[in-house]
Amino acid sequence: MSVIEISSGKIYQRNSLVLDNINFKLDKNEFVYVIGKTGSGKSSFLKMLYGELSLADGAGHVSEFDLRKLKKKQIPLLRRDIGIVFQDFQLLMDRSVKKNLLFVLKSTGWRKKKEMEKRALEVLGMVGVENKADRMPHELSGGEQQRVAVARALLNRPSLILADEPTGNLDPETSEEIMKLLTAIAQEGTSVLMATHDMALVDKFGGRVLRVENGGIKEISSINNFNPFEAMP
Ligand SMILES: Nc1ncnc2c1ncn2[C@@H]1O[C@H](COP(=O)(O)OP(=O)(O)OP(=O)(O)O)[C@@H](O)[C@H]1O
Repeated sequence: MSVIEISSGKIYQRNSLVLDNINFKLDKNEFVYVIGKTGSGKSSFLKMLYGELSLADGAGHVSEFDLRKLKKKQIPLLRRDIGIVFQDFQLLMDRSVKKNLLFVLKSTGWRKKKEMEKRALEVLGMVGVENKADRMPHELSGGEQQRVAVARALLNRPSLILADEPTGNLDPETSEEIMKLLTAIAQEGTSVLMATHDMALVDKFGGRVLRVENGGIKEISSINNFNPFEAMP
């Protein structure tokens, strides 16, 4: 089964139609960019996929969740199966990196201290910042904070990562590091959908590209000139 499949979907913001006739499919291991001008509806598309906006027509699923039948009480379960990464990292600044991760584990139902600790260090290791576990977020660079945010997204072994402008606050070199990390994650089985303004990154890394414009979503290319095995952190 595909990780995401939407057919003839519509998305509204309040009463206005933002996106119409959405048809999109994402399989395991795929990495897809969502590009488009400011206000075109990229964030609205991602929000629909994590249950913040409804899929107003047609049919669609994310993982095993039917987006047309999604009940409020299922949203936390859907979000456990999706890792979300934002432009501004959104770490809790009043506690250490490890405590940020333990907080998420606790609020998603983990109870055993030793297992929580082990998983927190494991995901930090996956993104190459295990040595920062006891630091406060403000002691980390932007790139390191975004790595922690990616680690947080990976905690519950999601089938999908939704990244909304994850490199928007990073310099070009650090942006590339985060891209390599996300591409490697996709290669290991977690699909990635990434909204971005940064066409230089899209050109450099290649892959499927969806363009949001004129109230619709169109697939514009499928390039693959990037070897993720050279990109492991
Ligand atoms: N909470 C809201 N209430 C009403 N309209 C909204 C709301 N959020 C966004 N919109 C409108 O929906 C449309 C799509 O916005 P969206 O944030 O999805 O665009 P975007 O492509 O992600 O833009 P950006 O690149 O600036 O983040 C815009 O016309 C916007 O004004």
